[in-house]
Amino acid sequence: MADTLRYTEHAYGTDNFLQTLGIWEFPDDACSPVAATAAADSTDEGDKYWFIYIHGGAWRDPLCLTLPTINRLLSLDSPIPQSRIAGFATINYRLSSHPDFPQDPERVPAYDLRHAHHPDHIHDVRAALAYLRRLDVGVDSGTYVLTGHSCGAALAFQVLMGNDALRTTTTTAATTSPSSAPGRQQPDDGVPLPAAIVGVEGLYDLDGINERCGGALQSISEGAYGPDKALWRALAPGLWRGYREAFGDVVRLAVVAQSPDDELVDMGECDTMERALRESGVRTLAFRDLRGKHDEVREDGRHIARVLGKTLEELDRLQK
Ligand SMILES: N[C@@H](CC(=O)c1ccccc1NC=O)C(=O)O
Repeated sequence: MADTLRYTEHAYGTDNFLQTLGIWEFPDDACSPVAATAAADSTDEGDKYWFIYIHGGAWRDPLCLTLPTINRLLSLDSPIPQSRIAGFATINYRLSSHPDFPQDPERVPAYDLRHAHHPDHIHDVRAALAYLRRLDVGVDSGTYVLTGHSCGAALAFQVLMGNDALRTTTTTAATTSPSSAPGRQQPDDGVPLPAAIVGVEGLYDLDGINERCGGALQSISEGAYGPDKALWRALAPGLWRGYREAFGDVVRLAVVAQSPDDELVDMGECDTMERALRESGVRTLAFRDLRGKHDEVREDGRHIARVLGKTLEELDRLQK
């Protein structure tokens, strides 16, 4: 499974221990069992894609890293032939503080602290994607599928939002980041855009879900974005409508997937995001038939693997 691939870990930043990413590549060695299976599969035609994952955990949970989906995609009954997989990468990013894992900022060095605030999380995701491109392993615009779980799904769609997701206030124009050229939606930071983007159990409108859930997401949202609800809304991928322009000629498909059994994120989030995508006029798939609770979906991985299989099928259909 994943341990049959060549795994390397990379620091894409130097400010914090969480600015790392992991890469799983297929070994070149033709004698290895994985390489042999990939060769046997090579009659399956079509482009290879990288599968890049952004974990969830409410921007703060240090225990939400995951492997199960990778193992599902490498298993014999995988919905995706190995010949279509270029590799896998997972992105870590600076986390906000968590009440269950307190740290004393007086005593813990900044490098080891989890005390990030927006825009640190999305900044790190962008830095990681730009780093992956520079590594020259084949991650480039249109060569990968970007998947996120929970707040990772929000971060994935925020990559498409470009400068609008980097803003820290609602009082200034969105395109004020130093690296942005006037009028450009994407900052000039070398971030490759995905061929498809897949949000699983995503948090797409914090104000909306927080209202529906009687304030249950108040402290999580404030921990990540601060107290200004106007800013929560400005950063919400589910309230944005610029996906058509953001897709350009590169991004071809957006997918949202949700389990009705999720006890933390309701179906309303999936509805909100699907509406944003459809009203923006981009090709959209929605799956509301995942099974399992919020964390079970990622711990099991089978439904995420299935949705990724459907994503690839749709990409293939669009290419014909
Ligand atoms: N285990 C998390 C909770 C969590 O991840 C979460 C809770 C409600 C809605 C979404 C969540 N995760 C999204 O990334 C925590 O307590 O920080």
